[in-house]
Amino acid sequence: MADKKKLVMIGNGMAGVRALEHLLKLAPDLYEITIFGAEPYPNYNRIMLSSVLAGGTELKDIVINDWDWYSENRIALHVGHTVSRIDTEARMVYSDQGAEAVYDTLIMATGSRPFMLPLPGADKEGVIGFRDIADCETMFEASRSYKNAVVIGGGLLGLEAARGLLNLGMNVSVVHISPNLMNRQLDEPASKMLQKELEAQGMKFLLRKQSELIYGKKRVKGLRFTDGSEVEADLIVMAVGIKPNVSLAKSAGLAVGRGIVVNDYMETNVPNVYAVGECAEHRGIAYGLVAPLYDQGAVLAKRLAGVDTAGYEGSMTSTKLKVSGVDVFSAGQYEETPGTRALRYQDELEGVYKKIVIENDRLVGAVLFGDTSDGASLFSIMKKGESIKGKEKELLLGFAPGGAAASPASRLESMADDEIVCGCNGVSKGAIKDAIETKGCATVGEIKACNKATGSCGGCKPLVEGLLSLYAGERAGEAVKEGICGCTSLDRDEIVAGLRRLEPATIKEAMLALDWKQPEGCTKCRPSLNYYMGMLWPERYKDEKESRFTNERYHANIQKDGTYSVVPRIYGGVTTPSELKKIAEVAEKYDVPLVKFTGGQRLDLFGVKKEDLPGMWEDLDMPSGHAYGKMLRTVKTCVGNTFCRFGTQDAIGMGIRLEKEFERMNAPAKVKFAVSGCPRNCAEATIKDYGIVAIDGGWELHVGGNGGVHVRATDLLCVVKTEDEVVEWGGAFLQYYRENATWGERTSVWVERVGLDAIKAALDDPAERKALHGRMKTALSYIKDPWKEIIEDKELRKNFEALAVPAPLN
Ligand SMILES: Cc1cc2nc3c(=O)[nH]c(=O)nc-3n(C[C@H](O)[C@H](O)[C@H](O)COP(=O)(O)OP(=O)(O)OC[C@H]3O[C@@H](n4cnc5c(N)ncnc54)[C@H](O)[C@@H]3O)c2cc1C
Ligand SMILES: NC(=O)c1ccc[n+]([C@@H]2O[C@H](COP(=O)([O-])OP(=O)(O)OC[C@H]3O[C@@H](n4cnc5c(N)ncnc54)[C@H](O)[C@@H]3O)[C@@H](O)[C@H]2O)c1
Ligand code: SF4
Ligand code: FES
Repeated sequence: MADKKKLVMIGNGMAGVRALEHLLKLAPDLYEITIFGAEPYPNYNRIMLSSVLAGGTELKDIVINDWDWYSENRIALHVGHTVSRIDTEARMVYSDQGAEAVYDTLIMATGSRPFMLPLPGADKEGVIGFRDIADCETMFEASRSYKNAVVIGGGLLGLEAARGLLNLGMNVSVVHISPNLMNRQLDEPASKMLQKELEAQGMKFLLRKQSELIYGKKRVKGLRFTDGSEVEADLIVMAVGIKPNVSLAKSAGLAVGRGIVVNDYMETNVPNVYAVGECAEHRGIAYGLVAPLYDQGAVLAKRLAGVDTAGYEGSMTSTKLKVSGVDVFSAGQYEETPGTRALRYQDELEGVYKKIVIENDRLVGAVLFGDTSDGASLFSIMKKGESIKGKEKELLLGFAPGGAAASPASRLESMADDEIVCGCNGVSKGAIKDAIETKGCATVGEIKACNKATGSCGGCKPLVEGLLSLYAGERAGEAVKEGICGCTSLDRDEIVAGLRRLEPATIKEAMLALDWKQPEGCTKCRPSLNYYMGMLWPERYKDEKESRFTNERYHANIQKDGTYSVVPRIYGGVTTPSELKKIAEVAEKYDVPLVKFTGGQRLDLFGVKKEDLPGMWEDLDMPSGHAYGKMLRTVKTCVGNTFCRFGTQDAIGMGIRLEKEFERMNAPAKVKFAVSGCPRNCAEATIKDYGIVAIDGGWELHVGGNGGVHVRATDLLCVVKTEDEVVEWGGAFLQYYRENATWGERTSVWVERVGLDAIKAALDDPAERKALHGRMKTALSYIKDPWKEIIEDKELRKNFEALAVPAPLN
């Protein structure tokens, strides 16, 4: 440990962390690694932000390396820390949060930021770029309160943002400076076809428009153009290109052009300082796509591991538009210039357009619209730079619908092994074939776990699925079926059925019995198995703490600065003066910097050190509020008929009873309840997992609501008369959910998936309902309050002495 070299990386983004992944494979013990990342998250897939915005993916699903990965690789991670100074003489870096680190080797991996047009009014509320999770969250929030969105820039990013905003229900206008959308990737015919398609989807375009100023008071109201016209806007997203983050490098004396200038080994002009990713400028180019950045990372890793390598020589790039529902591909030179010739194919009926550009008998560019299945092959031919003399038409038409090589299977079969299938990750057809035939991969997920193909933009998934069908042989039928993760081809129901049949005692045994491909499992399957086994055998299964996420292991929510937040349970949101005094005293004793009311009517004590947690819980002498786990969180109540003149029932009493009944309940995902004392519904019960609304002479029971990113109103399950029935139906509904939902699936998603009718049918029979509620009671009887357990157990308390590891993204 003592003689390890100190490697510091500034930037926790896609390019830098990919380089470290390579390095850790080549030389796992050579460096003691420290990473500073300005964003408060682990390394995530920025590319997928477009899918998150469009609603196809959850934020938690785009994490590439979760917090456990950093601790498993003994990487010291400072998230939420922006490095503000580098002293290259003393080899020190300093963060804005007061952290510092000494280095032998420094990697600059600071990426880019959006270029913001310096328009008057650009500092108004509601004017943003589209680069990170925070921008996504701003867009989600804006879509809840406002209607009109304007995206400036009709390039890849602008169109992907516009599609997402349309999906969020906003009116979307795209302002573009040129007459043609994606003018840096498409020629005019393709661009016009794209425009027509997106207009049909509801997008409006303002082309040839030069923005002049943004007006409005505090918040943006609209955008004015130099021709005097205007467009109304409650939200403006600027997507007019990116600027590498170089100011830190510049102030440290590194040579900087558009990016940080590097040679073929990613070395800057300062010894032992390297740059990789969008912040780097190599042979005059700063790239803005991951494929070249990953190539750079591979070279850098070899250099740092002391492995012989050829230098990085620059990359040819190709792009695909995502999430728009339109297939668009572009590579290389997309317009003819003197000395080039072009071949075109256009089918307006099918909406297909193809063009290849040829120079000196070599393919130098391609544009595909409507059918991009030949993109990988054409790009591969372009990269090889071989002569295509005599094969030009075959290249264009042979792959066209109805052409000679039109069958997808024969096309895939005829692909050379060294052709790249996954451009983002540089994975060839041969590597995928090898993963299927030699390593036994049978699903897309397994291939991703094996060589990362499909792991970035996902654009190559159809090709990978095609290769699976072609080479998985007897397994072909099940080949395209996705397992719950890359470690298994089994889905949720098959796993639960297998567990019931084989009855393994531990997760390890379960993986062995169910033929897991990766013996250690991953951060998706381990917690799933832990949940399913706990659900099946509450009386004998021993919960495996190491298979839970950090928050659930420490029974508190980790914050971006590494401290924790503590939420004691306050039943039904009702407290007493003495309880409040106690909380205040504890907050003072432990120097809690922030005490906040939560949205669920409780008090949250922020900024608590990990080592203070057990002491604090002891002093509070209150049960855990489970604000951190896949468990029952809060039961929000209105004042009900106790004080409110509209109240028809005792909402507070009902809420407290439910909370006492179901607290500590483990579930596939977090669960929230609310009880309103009349249909005015002040407790917002109709956006909860289990929402109860009092009516004259009874209660309406609502299920499957959600107030988060994907807001969903509840479905009415039934109407009952008594409090006992509210408890029994609730217990039965939740137990049915526990027994049937996939781990990680909220009730809102589950109810939609299985349908309310199926749930009603399962709960309708009184005997079955009682049995379900009975199984719930049995499960609850085995779970203790976790804070109490830790306070009373010296061994468990010891876990709180170690260094804190931050929590996963959720
Ligand atoms: C919405 C969207 C969709 C995209 N889609 C695609 C696509 O489909 N295909 C494709 O190839 N590319 C796509 N890209 C581009 C791709 O995401 C980037 O090329 C890639 O993320 C760049 O990686 P990087 O590591 O260089 O930079 P980043 O991923 O930006 O990482 C840099 C990190 O460094 C941090 N940082 C900066 N300065 C400091 C400092 N001083 N101290 C500490 N931390 C610092 C930043 O906060 C950031 O987290 C897309 C980008 C966006 C925004
Ligand atoms: N699918 C993908 O591969 C994908 C998706 C999103 C982002 N990205 C990458 O992210 C980066 C940023 O994307 P981007 O689209 O912002 O950059 P870009 O440079 O590709 O496109 C910007 C567009 O904005 C237009 N523009 C410039 N000034 C303007 C103005 N004043 N008014 C209106 N339009 C103006 C330009 O003509 C250009 O078409 C790029 O590196 C891109 O490759 C890639
Ligand atoms: S929901 Fe009805 S009972 Fe409850 S506070 Fe509102 S008005 Fe009063
Ligand atoms: S091409 Fe982007 S993940 Fe494969």
